[in-house]
Amino acid sequence: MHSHIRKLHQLADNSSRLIIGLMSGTSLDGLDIALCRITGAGTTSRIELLEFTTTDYDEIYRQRIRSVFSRREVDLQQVCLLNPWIGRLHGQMVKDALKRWRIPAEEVDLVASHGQTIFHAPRSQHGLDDYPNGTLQIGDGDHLACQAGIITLSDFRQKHIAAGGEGAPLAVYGDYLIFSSQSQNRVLLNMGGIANFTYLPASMQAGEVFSSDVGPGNTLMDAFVQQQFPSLTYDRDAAIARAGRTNLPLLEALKDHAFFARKLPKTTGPELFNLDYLHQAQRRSHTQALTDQDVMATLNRFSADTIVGALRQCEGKLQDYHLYASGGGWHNPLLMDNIREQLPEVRIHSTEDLGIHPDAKEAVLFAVLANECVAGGQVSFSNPAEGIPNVTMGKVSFYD
Ligand SMILES: Nc1ncnc2c1ncn2[C@@H]1O[C@H](COP(=O)(O)OP(=O)(O)OP(=O)(O)O)[C@@H](O)[C@H]1O
Ligand SMILES: CC(=O)N[C@H]1[C@@H]2OC[C@@H](O2)[C@@H](O)[C@@H]1O[C@H](C)C(=O)O
Repeated sequence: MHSHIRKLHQLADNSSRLIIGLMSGTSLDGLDIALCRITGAGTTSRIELLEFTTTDYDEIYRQRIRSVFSRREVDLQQVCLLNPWIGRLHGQMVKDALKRWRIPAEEVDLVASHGQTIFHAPRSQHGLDDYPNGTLQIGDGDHLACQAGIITLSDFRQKHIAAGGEGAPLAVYGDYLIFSSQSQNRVLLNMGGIANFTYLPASMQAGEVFSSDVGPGNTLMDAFVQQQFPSLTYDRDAAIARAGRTNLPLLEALKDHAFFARKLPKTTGPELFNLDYLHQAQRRSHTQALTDQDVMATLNRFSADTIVGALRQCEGKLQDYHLYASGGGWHNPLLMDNIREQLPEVRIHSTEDLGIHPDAKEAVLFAVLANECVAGGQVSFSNPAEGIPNVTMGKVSFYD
């Protein structure tokens, strides 16, 4: 038996594993790095978040990714070169974080890397019947493993598609294993660039669990701020949006898209929700001359309304639930106010109340998926009727 397989076998046999989960999301803000001790697997998983940091990306990273991000026509050489370049950069960021935490790389069993999504193409968006759903994350796991010196699992979304899903949201697997509660019905709402939620019934019945993207979280607000205020990457504390007023004709035009009428589950991305989407809505509503503040206030309200609208769309299936928010949108006070105002009957918390920092949740998810790939399988979780296939996910990269 090759020593690599023996090591993997040993990891799987251990009662717990030290796993670093990595998430680099559509906001291009930075690499989320979560060091987790995971004991057991499946529904007996116990997660302890030991360390968490977000290593901010510099302008070089953002410019290089933006040149190939959510674009139909790109420089294929640039994509070819970014794949190893991101893998090595993420590997170095892991090493730097471990150094700061004074943890030797040898003590870490696995890295679970999401990579960087550069294009997401569910059939509902590409419309080509003779093609499957598609999604592409770069930041190659072999390069990351060699740079970090740690066995790395990566490219999780492909197996989800291979098994009939759209490659997202994957949060549902981790949400079910970590956050299910027999005392509460729960909605786990993640507001990153794109907003998505998972419903977890107190019954713990997998057949009642469902999950979906619902529309833009921060992505449209970020894109507009970055265009109009080049020194900014986002509307910190909603200062710009708070200085404006929602424009109802623009809001209605933004909401007027087939995506919102589509049944759940569904997925999307900045391939749809981008500045062209905003400009088309402004043309249709003759609101091109609005102030930047009014546009930001309207985009903020658009994200809130589409999130609440998706929850209302599922009212028959959502019973008296607690909502636990995560992702950067939790830090946007106006977005949270706009949501709370429309959901007065819902108790709204952050995942901090469940022991997981709201910024760390997605990175922790990938650590859980890696743990399932290596040590899981005893208790399968799936709900094929809701586009949640029963699969293990992740490709394994050894470092030598
Ligand atoms: N203090 C704040 N005020 C307003 N918005 C904030 C604040 N802090 C973070 N955000 C928002 O959160 C975003 C980052 O969120 P997050 O890291 O969850 O996104 P992501 O993981 O890249 O997205 P996705 O989950 O779609 O891949 C920022 O770009 C910004 O829009
Ligand atoms: C293709 C892709 O990267 N999708 C992301 C994005 O960011 C939020 C939402 O859209 C979600 O569907 C997904 O990430 C989270 C981690 C998920 O898979 O659950």
